[in-house]
Amino acid sequence: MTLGELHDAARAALDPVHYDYVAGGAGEERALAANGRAFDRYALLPRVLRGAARRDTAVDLPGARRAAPVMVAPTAFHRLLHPDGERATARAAAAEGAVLVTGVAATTAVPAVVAAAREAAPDPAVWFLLYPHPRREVTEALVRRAEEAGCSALVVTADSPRFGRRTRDLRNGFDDLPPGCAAENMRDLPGAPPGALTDIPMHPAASWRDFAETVGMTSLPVWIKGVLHPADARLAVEHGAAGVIVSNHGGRQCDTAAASVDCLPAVVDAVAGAVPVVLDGGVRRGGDVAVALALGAAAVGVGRPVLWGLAAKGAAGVREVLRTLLDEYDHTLALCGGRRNADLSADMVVRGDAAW
Ligand SMILES: Cc1cc2nc3c(=O)[nH]c(=O)nc-3n(C[C@H](O)[C@H](O)[C@H](O)COP(=O)(O)O)c2cc1C
Ligand SMILES: O=C(O)C(=O)c1ccccc1
Repeated sequence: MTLGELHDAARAALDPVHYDYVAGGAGEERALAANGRAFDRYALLPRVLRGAARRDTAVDLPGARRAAPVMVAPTAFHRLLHPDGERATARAAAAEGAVLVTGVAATTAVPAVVAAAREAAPDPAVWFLLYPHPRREVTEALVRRAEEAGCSALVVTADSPRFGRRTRDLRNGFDDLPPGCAAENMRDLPGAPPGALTDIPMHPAASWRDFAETVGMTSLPVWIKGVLHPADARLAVEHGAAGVIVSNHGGRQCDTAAASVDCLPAVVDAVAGAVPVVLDGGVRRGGDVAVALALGAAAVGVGRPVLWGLAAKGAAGVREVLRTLLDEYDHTLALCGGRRNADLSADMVVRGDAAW
């Protein structure tokens, strides 16, 4: 199935309220729409007569060796979408060599997620996402849970001092998770028991000091997610980030935020090679992966397409999504005369009006 067909199958399979939770964004869904439109405005200038019969598209990142250039972005509540939940996503990602970012909003505890990934590959990369928490001891407990489970990196989401205003969820009155579906990694920690959308506490006063404190708690690499401004990318490097994820959270936080791919070149310039940069938001085809890598991303993350694959067909659907994007990307790289990702460069990308 194409990604579009998997999306249709997921829509048909899901409770419309849960479909809206995944599909929707904040406010008028401007930032969500901007992500897709932005990719529609970029086009490639392929280089000719310089290709190779075989291409190597693997990437080395802090927390992942020889990974696929497409990773599974952190998304909440996989058991809302399929009974196999995060175990299915983990098996599929590991089988495709893709990093899986699990975390505080997972409906499967992190040891079981890592175990599922290890069923599919000997040395899978599972990263753990957390939000800055108002209580240091909760952050510390989450960091230990991730370390003990065998995660190879942490990701701190920095774009959510408050939960976004999700218009569809407010209209649908979607707040409580169904029975059997809870934020398992938050169990037995101080605060509300897990079970509702908003049970993952956000920290409106979180600062760079808090970020640096988390970096100091662990020897794992710590990525920062949700950076759009180049000045913040520089601050992230100064405060010990191992990598920067350029993201507007799939249009689910600040609805007037710019499209993430439009922010990528300035962030790449700002970090000046000090740490790798990953892009997420609106990646829907192999050509989008190629544009992001040409503009300086080391890899991309995908959110919703993975969830559509999961809802439609469980682990097999997630594999199909990742395989499709990776095959399309490899094909595009071949057509651009590339043998490795670094053969794509910013001079091979043009941006115009939506005329392509
Ligand atoms: C249903 C859903 C849940 C998400 N949950 C989280 C989360 O808990 N933490 C986080 O940092 N990002 C979360 N995201 C954002 C994704 O990590 C990613 O930034 C975004 O989905 C990328 O855009 P895309 O869906 O267009 O690929 C979520 C996205 C979706 C669609
Ligand atoms: O839905 C989201 O985008 C999200 O980031 C989130 C955060 C915490 C709990 C659930 C979802």
